[in-house]
Amino acid sequence: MEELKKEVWEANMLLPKYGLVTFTWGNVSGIDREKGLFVIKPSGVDYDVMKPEDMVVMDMEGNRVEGHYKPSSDTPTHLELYKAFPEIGGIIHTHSSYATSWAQAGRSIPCYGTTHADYMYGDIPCMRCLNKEEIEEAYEANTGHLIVNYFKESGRNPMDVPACLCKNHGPFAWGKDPHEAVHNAVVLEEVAKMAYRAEVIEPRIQPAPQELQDKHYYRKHGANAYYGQDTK
Ligand SMILES: O=C(CO)[C@@H](O)[C@H](O)COP(=O)(O)O
Repeated sequence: MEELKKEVWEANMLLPKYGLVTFTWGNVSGIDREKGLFVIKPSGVDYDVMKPEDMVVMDMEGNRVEGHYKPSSDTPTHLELYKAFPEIGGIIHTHSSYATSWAQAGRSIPCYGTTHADYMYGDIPCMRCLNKEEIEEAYEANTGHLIVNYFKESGRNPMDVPACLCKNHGPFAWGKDPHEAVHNAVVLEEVAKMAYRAEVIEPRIQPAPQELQDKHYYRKHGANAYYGQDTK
């Protein structure tokens, strides 16, 4: 697990490097599916002093099996996504300002151009805010359930749109490994910024033509992309 701890630590170090977080916000994890264990950032530890050996090792029941710090507060959300989607190898949560602004507004990010289409097929969905019971019962786990249920009910492939927004909270992104998850979080923030500015420039803006979205996504990802019925 030392190798995975180092990989997850390196991925977490990219959050401040790419300006995706301030202070101790956000977190990245990575999973070893053969061992049935995943590694996540420790809760509340400053990135400036964080070391690979500070990473926390968790099992698939949510128990800490190794580590001298508490695991990230968002660990239950990561766990639900790992359990539901076996193709996911790394997950990131940030408070990057443009994506978080769309999340706070409760809006999905439409695909307005090829930069978006190259990475995310269709709109980047925003999950509803959890209700009082869900918040009080288990906010982070229920956030994970909400994301999982969205993809299962919509039929959208989470690897075709490897990110989502959680209303009144912020973005989650994922990938085949922790570094790809970080890459997708950086793309998400850039796409969120471009989309906001495009709407300011032209409030009547419409999503990019479907054939342009298809061309760009298929060119990059092949024909496994599925475009769910829920997207306009
Ligand atoms: O979303 C939140 C808090 O709103 C968390 O992601 C914090 O931003 C980071 O918490 P830890 O990973 O340090 O527990």
